[in-house]
Amino acid sequence: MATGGLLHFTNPLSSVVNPNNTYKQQQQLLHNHRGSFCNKLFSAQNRKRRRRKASLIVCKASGAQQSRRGGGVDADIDVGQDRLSKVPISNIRNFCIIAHIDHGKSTLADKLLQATGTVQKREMKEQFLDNMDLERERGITIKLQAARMRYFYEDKAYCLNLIDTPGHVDFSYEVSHSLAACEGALLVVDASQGVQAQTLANVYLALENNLEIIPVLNKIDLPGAEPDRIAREVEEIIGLDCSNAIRCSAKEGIGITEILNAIVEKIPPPQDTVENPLRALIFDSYYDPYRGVIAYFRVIDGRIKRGDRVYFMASGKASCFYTLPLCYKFISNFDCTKYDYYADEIGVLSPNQLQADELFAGEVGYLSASIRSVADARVGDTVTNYGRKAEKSLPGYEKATPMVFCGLFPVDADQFPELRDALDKLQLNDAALRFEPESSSAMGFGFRCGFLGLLHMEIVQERLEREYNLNLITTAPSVVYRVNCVNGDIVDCSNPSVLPEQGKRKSIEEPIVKIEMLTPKDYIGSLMELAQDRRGEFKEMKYITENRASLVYELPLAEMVGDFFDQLKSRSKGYASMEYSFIGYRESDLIKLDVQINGEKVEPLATIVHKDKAYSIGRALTQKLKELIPRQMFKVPIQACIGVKVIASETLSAIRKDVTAKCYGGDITRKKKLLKKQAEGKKRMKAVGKVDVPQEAFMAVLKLEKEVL
Ligand SMILES: Nc1nc2c(ncn2[C@@H]2O[C@H](COP(=O)(O)OP(=O)(O)OP(=O)(O)O)[C@@H](O)[C@H]2O)c(=O)[nH]1
Repeated sequence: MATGGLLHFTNPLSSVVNPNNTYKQQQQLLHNHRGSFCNKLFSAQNRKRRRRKASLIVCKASGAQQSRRGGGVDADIDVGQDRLSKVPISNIRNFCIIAHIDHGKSTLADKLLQATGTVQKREMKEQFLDNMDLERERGITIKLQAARMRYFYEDKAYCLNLIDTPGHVDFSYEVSHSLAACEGALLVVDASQGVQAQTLANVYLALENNLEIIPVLNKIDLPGAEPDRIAREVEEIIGLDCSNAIRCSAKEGIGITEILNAIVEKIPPPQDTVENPLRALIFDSYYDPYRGVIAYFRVIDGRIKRGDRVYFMASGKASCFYTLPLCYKFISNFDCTKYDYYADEIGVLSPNQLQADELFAGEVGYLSASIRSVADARVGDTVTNYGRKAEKSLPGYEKATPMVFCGLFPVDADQFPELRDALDKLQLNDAALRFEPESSSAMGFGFRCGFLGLLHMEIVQERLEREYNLNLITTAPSVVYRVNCVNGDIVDCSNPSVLPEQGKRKSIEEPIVKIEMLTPKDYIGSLMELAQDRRGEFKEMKYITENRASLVYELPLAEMVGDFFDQLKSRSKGYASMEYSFIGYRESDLIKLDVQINGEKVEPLATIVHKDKAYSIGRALTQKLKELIPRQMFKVPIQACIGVKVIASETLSAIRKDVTAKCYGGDITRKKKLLKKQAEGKKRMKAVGKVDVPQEAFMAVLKLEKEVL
């Protein structure tokens, strides 16, 4: 275009500078052409300026977003995009890595990124895809992560979309999300540990999703590695052909090329449905304070272009902030379902976000559409084109059911709105999190939150504190009890403090889980003892190999919340693993145990316990609280009660703590400093009447298990 414009513009000029013209003729010609000459010069300059400005905006936008995601890809973005978008659908492979916790998924993902040159050596760090501080500190994957890689196989370029998944049982819903976006899975098994509970659970999930499974035996560099035996074990237990299982060491970089080749050879390419109406499955999303909701999706059918008008089928919602005046939103009875979003930005994850103009069926990418309401773009939703809607949405995901509930209260009551906002945003990134407002006289306003397990609960609390700068008090976790009332009502109760009174309830049912423990035969005895102590009902025991057994028990979920997992690990020296699933409710002899501090009932400390254990738990709880609550300037009785009957009691003796006592005279700033230090120490406490109760006291009931049993 630019060249065309210039040619047009040089023709008249060449006639002006014709050497055969006299000076006067040239002046006249110049004068005649000045108008058009200047206009053309001006418009050409303008065009150039506009182009420069536009490319500057694109660079700025991509630069900003890369720095936010911690990336460093620069000028070759467009070149890279061009190359990638030219890959035919038959050369695309979508796969995820599944394994038991710590079998080496993230380490393998790192090596794949490195081997394909997706991440340069200087940018490489351990657990590259785990970009949350929390994931790095704990060495676990919490969120699934996606990355697009380019790989040359037999002189052809392939586009490999990798999704790394978490291994812990609490985050298995993340695994199910990734599986639906893939055609294949790398099943990583530690060659020294063999098949574990989550290996089995994840394989079943992958088979349900009809994925091609490639077995990979990792950690062959370890002295205790027995890849041949483990290959036989995988064949026996899972029934997967392991004759060609890849032996690898993600740490040492052995077997990485074989894995990449196997991905290309064995995993089928996505189906070519580019001509169908757009259907893209959202498998993850998060809230960006600058750009609104960012959704990660896999295009199942059709294509999506930047600027397309898109429609979220499940939310049945869309909005056009650009084309309709904002005031429309506030007109009563306005039909929100007419709204739609514009895809301002689409792109691929490489693993940083890289803008693209168009994505086709089979590709994995992200979408930003200035979506402000987190409820409008939920994980599991289907994105379609507003102008050419798909008839049916994709199956989506089963809703995750929270198993464990606890109260989250801001230490500073003013932070309540911030906490609500933070939970809202976090829920977008964490589909299993549930919350509803709760208030109590001791704690003020807060939220009752539901989690999939204790690790999930800990992670959410830490993320709220770190990412949203909140200071929180967490109450002891509880499960959801089902209370059959005398008047025939059935009440679901996740908060012991609101359990209907003794006279009003007929019976209490508690959730039961079926738990399967895989253990070397040496630890069968101690694990059976553990399950029996926790009111477990023995169901089945079978040897899955010569040395390993599977133990199946049915046990109350409440007994598993707490240190069951830690006990399982310590009693089996870390060799046993477990997997559980909810099977239903069962009536049980349960009562509510209240705690009184200084004569005042502390609702958040109330728990529901089995009648047989009430006395021992009451005694241990009061002793624990005595250790945890700092001494006050007066005597503090701590009592455990059933109804009005006190079953255990301890007394905290008085102390007069004058931190400035040692300061005789001297500078006032010194005294102030001491008082300030003391005040800081009190921050994490909640005043119950006159007594300050520290955070640890609310979790005391969790720490009792060993002493009570
Ligand atoms: N010796 C040896 N260690 C390995 C190998 N691969 C991984 N590891 C180590 O195993 C530990 C766990 O590795 P990760 O990659 O974090 O495991 P993961 O499966 O991603 O863990 P989660 O995401 O928490 O489920 C780390 O300490 C790794 O350094 C290997 O091939 N050889």
